[in-house]
Amino acid sequence: MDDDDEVPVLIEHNDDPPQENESQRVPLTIICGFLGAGKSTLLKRILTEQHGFRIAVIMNEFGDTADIEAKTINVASEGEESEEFLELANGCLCCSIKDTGIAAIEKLMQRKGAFDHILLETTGLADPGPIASLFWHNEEFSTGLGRDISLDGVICVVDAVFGPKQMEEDHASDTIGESLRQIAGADILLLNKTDLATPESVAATTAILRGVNPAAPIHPTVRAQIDVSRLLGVRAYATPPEFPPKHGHAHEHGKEHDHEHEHEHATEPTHYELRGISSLLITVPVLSRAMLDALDEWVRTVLWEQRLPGDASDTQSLTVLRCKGLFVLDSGAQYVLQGVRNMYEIAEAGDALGVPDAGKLVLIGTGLDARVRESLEGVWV
Ligand SMILES: Nc1nc2c(ncn2[C@@H]2O[C@H](COP(=O)(O)OP(=O)(O)OP(=O)(O)O)[C@@H](O)[C@H]2O)c(=O)[nH]1
Repeated sequence: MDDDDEVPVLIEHNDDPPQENESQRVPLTIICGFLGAGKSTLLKRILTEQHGFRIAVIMNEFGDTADIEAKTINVASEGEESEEFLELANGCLCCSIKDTGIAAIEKLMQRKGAFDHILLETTGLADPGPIASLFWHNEEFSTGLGRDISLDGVICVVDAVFGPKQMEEDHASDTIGESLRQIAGADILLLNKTDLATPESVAATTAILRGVNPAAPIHPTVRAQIDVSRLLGVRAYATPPEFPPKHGHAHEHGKEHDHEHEHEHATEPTHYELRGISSLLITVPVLSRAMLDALDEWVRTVLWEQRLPGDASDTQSLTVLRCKGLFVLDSGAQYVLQGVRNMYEIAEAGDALGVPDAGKLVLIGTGLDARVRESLEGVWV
């Protein structure tokens, strides 16, 4: 697969408030994660606990492990077709699929009204980027699934014990490994199995995750125990991103501790590079309308042409997998940037979040070095 060959999709600026049908769309959350990190454990929780949400859970690539998973989750009975939907006691729906998931989602949508949220599990080593961009503003789907579904967010479950090693092994390849792509493409990171790792190692892994993806909150968990409302309904592609994100703290003895107010500003890196993947976190001053337009052009050139504006020679290794930003204009208006691969949009924020005195921009991809920062800062100096 070569995403670089994809034809960029133009997204018109939309300064209008969300359309009526936007709120009628069913939110979809993609869940990905490292092998054995605890995705099934999380799904089992969601399918069995009383949380008050009516969630349709679609398990991808159920085939090989159908029996084991079915027993674990205790939802599929003898002779159940793999594409049947099962209604569970807690109000959730469960569905398993073997293929890409689109057919199952179409089938699921025939039951629209029976659920409020869709959770789509991807295989252990799947890169969430392509599927996320499929559900995010895809023109082809505007008359199909895209009309009924909106992307709520991407959750990545990371193994606190083997995660660092899995990321290390990605080092072997020249390109970015799948585990780092998953972290890069996530809107929420669950650092699971923290009971099996030392506090020092949890802190070290957290620092790596924060470096690779400075925009995603990180929730340490034991057996994927977390309040479902932290994971669903986050509207990661529709609301202004929070900088720094609100991180959670580990759960102890089954109790939930809420210390989300404890941001760790001091340790927030502004540039990070790990085995081919890099991130930039940039403070953006209050902008004039002309500067915002120039910033838009800068983002377009980088995302679509993979080069810095004014630098025709630069073709090597500049890619953006994910970007998020919040910009403040001198008029007081706030604009939100959201981007997945070469798709992006800059739209006026529906509900301004307080009055931030500056904006922020996070870029995650490859080749994001000091030159990129300098070029970007040139937009507003
Ligand atoms: N000690 C401990 N074990 C856990 C935790 N979370 C999951 N496990 C166990 O780890 C094993 C793997 O968990 P799964 O939920 O199956 O992981 P997965 O990500 O679905 O695995 P794959 O689908 O194979 O990639 C299971 O035996 C779980 O019971 C945790 O926080 N602590």
